[in-house]
Amino acid sequence: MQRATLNFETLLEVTNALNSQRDIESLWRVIADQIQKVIPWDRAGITLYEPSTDSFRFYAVITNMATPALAHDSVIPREGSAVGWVYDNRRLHIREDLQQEQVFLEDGYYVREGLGRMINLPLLVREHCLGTLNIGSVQPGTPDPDDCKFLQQVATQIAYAIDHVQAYQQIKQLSEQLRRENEYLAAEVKASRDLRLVVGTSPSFTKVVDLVKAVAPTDTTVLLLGETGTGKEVLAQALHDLSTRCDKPFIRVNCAALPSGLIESELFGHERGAFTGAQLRRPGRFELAHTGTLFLDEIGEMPMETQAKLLRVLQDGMVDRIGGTQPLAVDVRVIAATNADLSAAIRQGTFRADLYYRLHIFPISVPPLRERREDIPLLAQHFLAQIGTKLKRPHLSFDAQSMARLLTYNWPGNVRELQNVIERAIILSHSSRVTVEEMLLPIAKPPSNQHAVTPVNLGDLERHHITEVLQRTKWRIYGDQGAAHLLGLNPETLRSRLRKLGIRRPATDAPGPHANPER
Ligand SMILES: Nc1ncnc2c1ncn2[C@@H]1O[C@H](COP(=O)(O)OP(=O)(O)OP(=O)(O)O)[C@@H](O)[C@H]1O
Repeated sequence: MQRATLNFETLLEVTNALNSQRDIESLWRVIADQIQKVIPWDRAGITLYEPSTDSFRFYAVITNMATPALAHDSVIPREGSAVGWVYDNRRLHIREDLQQEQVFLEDGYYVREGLGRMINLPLLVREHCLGTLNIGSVQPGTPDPDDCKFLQQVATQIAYAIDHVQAYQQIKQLSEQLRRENEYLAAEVKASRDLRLVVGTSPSFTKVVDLVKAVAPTDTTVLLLGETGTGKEVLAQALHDLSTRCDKPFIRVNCAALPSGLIESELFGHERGAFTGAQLRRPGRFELAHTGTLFLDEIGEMPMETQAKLLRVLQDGMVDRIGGTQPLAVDVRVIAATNADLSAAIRQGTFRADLYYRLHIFPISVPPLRERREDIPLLAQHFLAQIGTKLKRPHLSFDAQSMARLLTYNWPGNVRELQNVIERAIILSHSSRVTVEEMLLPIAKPPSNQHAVTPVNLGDLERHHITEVLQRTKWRIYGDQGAAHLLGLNPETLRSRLRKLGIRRPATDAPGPHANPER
């Protein structure tokens, strides 16, 4: 067969093989055998350039040599290597007699393998070099220029096939990543849609809102401190909504809800193959929050090792994916929250002092509900309307005793507990008048001295207390079992107080056996 015909036919075989659906690595034996027909080799391989490490990975290697030095998955830097030279110059390079002269990093290995000649060709796709095709033989000497042309054509076919595989893998990976990001964001939007309203007009809560408004437009890290359920997350969301990042993602991480083995990959992401089960590259929440805000809830629960990594991100804005080689720059505003005493955690050695000072730039303390009782009526009305809408029970209202009950309860679970109590009360009330029964406040106690009451005003407190006592006596005022006696008041004084405070027995309060109205 004529040489030109052989070259042409072989090239066709190679192209056909590459057009099959399989990956190049598994086809490499077929392709290398075809090349052998034109230009005999003792070592045939492909290297691919990896920009993140500026090096080449030996991707497919077949060698007849007894002691192969550079095998599959070996890595060689661009600087100083022959493959690096080919990559930089975008043209082929031939070493005709390796035993005589060793110029590049690989040459020493090849000589040890026993090779005499090496031809390296660039894998070019539209001027972009993906790596190299490497054909070595024991026999030294100048190759036929036609064979070199043939090899260059084979290299081009291989380059396009690799390019297609890489593009396909990238699209698959990107669409998977987008799907995950979408899922996550959709869930977050759904969860936060109802959190946008911040309710409260008490002086202590107004101070908090003022601080939020002041710090929101800056990029300053904010630390929200306060008991559980006081509204730290609502305020974090408001901070984001009031910031210049408002149309960018608000990503939330609950450090207490994630198992310690998972938290780092959740925060910083991981590369494919970084650990068992990491089949795909996955972005961390820092990456998802890029240009937006990351809310680190329950920061006090973060494991110490993760704290060290978080500190690095806060210090230089660089994230290290697990298994990654190149740090990624991220632009993220951090808001952290905790109900723990971080100073005590530092003393106990469970929280890093340096991280504490990084986070403690702009602390905001959210007061517990028992210290801002003035907000209870507003919050209660807000939840009544909100939950009523959710449960398809519009136009609800509280009866008088219910609000009084809500005002004096101690609210260990704060706003969240108030919300839950109201939801239960709505479910249990069968009319539009909602009654908050005593039993819905299971550990209701009058506020202890330790948590001093900040009443709405004295009148409200008095009204509430008198109403409570009247309910207990079934609205009886006179006698040993009457409200006046229990309150230590003259019955007439009590009657005039009732008029002054506008206290009337509600119509729904059915008279009991002793219920001679007010007697
Ligand atoms: N000022 C507020 N206005 C309206 N709703 C509020 C307010 N404060 C709290 N809530 C509601 O109370 C519930 C608890 O609030 P949130 O989750 O923000 O508290 P938290 O302090 O972050 O709690 P934790 O410390 O347990 O994470 C939420 O459903 C929230 O919508």
